[in-house]
Amino acid sequence: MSTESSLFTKFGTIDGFLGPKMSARFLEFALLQENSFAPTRVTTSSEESSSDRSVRRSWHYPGDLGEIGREFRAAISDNLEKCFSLAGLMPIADPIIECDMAAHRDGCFFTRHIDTFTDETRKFSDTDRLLSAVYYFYRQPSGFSGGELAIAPIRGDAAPQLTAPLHDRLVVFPSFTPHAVLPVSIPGDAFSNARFSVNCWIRRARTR
Ligand SMILES: O=C(O)CCC(=O)C(=O)O
Ligand SMILES: [Fe+2]
Repeated sequence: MSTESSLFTKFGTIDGFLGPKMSARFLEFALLQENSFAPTRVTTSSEESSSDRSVRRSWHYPGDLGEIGREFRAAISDNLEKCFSLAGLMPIADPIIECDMAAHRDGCFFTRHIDTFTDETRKFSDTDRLLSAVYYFYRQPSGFSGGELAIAPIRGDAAPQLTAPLHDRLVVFPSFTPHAVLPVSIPGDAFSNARFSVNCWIRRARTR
């Protein structure tokens, strides 16, 4: 048994991140695009894109988020210093903001992982992920249960710290923080009851 105390990275939330009007537009967009959502794939050491359903089960919107994507990136840019500070990281110059819209439906989950590319997966990208930000939105009242973000310690064996995926909440953490999405339960599995999110990564271009 470890005698060392566990150590967590800093992480934090911003509630009411986009406000009622913009969060309603995100929900409207997601519901209109139901037929475009596709199973999410993961990057492994051997493949840039693979689908291992024991690691991750979720859906994502593969298209361009267009105007709402621009508005989301603008909201992140406006809050960048705060986001870096909540995650205990130094802000960087010239951040690149990557966004992906996801839907967690009945039975979806994501096992413990880090978002940072490792030595084995860095070869697939010429930028590095530093800060992870996840924005949650869904129909009120919530039609799902579970789906908490579980942040694990970077040292020690303490139980993960859970963040509820509340509507219009942004959660930020360093991309090297181990984290998981706990299983989502949606009786009847209506798409309109999904736990929607925009996954966002602040990336830095690599100089070496
Ligand atoms: O949906 C979440 O709460 C986190 C998703 C996640 O960890 C990821 O997409 O890398
Ligand atoms: Fe992640």
